[in-house]
Amino acid sequence: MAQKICIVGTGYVGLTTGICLAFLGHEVTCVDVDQAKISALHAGDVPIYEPHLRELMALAAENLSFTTSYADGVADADVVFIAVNTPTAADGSPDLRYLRAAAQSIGETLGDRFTVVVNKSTVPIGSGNWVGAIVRDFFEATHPGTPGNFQLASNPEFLREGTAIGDTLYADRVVVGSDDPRALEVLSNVYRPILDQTFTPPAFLPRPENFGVVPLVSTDLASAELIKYAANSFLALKISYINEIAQLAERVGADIAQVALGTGLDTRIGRRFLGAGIGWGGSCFGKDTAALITTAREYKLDMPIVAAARETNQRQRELVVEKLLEELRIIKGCTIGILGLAFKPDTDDLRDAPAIDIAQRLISRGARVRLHDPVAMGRLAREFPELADCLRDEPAEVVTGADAVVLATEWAQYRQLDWKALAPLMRSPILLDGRHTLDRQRLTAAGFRYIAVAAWNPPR
Ligand SMILES: NC(=O)C1=CN([C@@H]2O[C@H](COP(=O)(O)OP(=O)(O)OC[C@H]3O[C@@H](n4cnc5c(N)ncnc54)[C@H](O)[C@@H]3O)[C@@H](O)[C@H]2O)C=CC1
Ligand SMILES: O=C(O)[C@H]1O[C@H](OP(=O)(O)OP(=O)(O)OC[C@H]2O[C@@H](n3ccc(=O)[nH]c3=O)[C@H](O)[C@@H]2O)[C@H](O)[C@@H](O)[C@@H]1O
Repeated sequence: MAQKICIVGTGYVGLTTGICLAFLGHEVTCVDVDQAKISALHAGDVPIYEPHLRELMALAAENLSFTTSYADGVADADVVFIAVNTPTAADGSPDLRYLRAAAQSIGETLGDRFTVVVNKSTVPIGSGNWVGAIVRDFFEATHPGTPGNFQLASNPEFLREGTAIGDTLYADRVVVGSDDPRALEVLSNVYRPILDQTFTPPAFLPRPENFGVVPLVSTDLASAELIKYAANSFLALKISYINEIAQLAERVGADIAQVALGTGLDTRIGRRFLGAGIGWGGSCFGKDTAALITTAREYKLDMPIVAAARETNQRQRELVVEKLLEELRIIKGCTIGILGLAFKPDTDDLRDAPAIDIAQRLISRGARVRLHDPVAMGRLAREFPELADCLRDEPAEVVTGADAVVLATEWAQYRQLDWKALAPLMRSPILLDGRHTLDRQRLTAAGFRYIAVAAWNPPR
């Protein structure tokens, strides 16, 4: 049954969720404090780069509205999802100021019908109760004498940027947590079309073959909150583990791609997230592993495995500099190109992108750096103005006259480049593949000295 839904925060998670739920037939109002974003959405523009989101928004248009007014979205909603950003504060703990502000505004604008207020943002364990208390305080302050008619729930999000719609419509699972059975019932109804796969898939994103129903994990508030951190930290440590093995593979002359394949085909281990290279970036793995460690510390617990995964990830970035030093001897004065800036392909997100970190490390050593990305360059110029002069419109401009090129993000378009034509343009044709994504033989035949991070590299 269609429900009235309000989404607070229209970023990667809020916008994708809002559009998908509207596509499934719910009546969705998206609220954001950023007037520019709301104006863009009114004009039919999607303010982030996410494949197919604009097309799905057009399909869902009659069920979707966008506003900066909480009253318009919250007052008669059955469900209010909070999807605001929860970045890391200086001490490693999550910065909850946006969450607090959202909870206050929801409390002030809730109506009298039963509403489930849902944390979709990744929030520290215990935040559900904290948000509930804020909503209640502000509801009571603005509605004296009226008892609040709402319940709190947690509904952690597992989508990945770049594949956000598929991850939502064809999810591995849906997790909902609440200490109130009625709230759990409402949420399971919201997700019913996904759980039972009763919707007609959009033409541009067919249902994967043999895709069955989606399991629902219905649990208490604290368990749902911990599931999110446990999942992200496990994925992060899986990547760090293969990167650690890759270091050993390099020393013993083993091929890490084969090692990952032979290991991952064991279904208990699984092949995914065993891609060795310069390590993870993005807004969540770093933030969520830090938050897990901080929360555990509050309970006098150490998380040595998670802490080690973070250290390994930092080391992978420094390895790029070490590899270039091995090749070039002196980096100062060299020109180094970086292809790929977003933290992964198919997104324009630059949060904790390894490429930016690597560019800054190289610049601090005196290198001249040139940068290219298929979609994230406008964003880089806005968010890192100090690097704007390094941007080049075409990969060929990055490569021309360079002493080395680093492939930092495995965009498909880089695999399709005419590398044979690019090699002669370089001062020295060294290509450092940070993602193990190009074919060594093809690149060598094209005239490159092809090296990879943490992989066996032939001696010079
Ligand atoms: N980006 C991702 O792939 C995933 C993110 N998450 C979690 O979801 C949450 C949101 O992440 P993103 O969507 O990436 O963030 P984002 O930064 O892309 O979007 C957050 C949005 O919230 C808005 N906002 C901030 N304060 C507000 C307020 N008081 N009222 C209304 N709107 C407000 C901002 O203007 C922005 O549009 C975070 O907790 C994140 O950890 C979870 C899974 C995946
Ligand atoms: O909480 C979140 O924000 C999300 O974080 C990740 O999603 P995302 O960060 O969008 O992207 P991933 O595909 O997980 O990639 C993260 C980073 O790990 C790197 N990675 C990934 C896989 C791999 O094998 N090796 C590897 O280095 C990617 O290049 C990227 O920098 C999780 O995969 C999502 O389930 C989760 O919802």
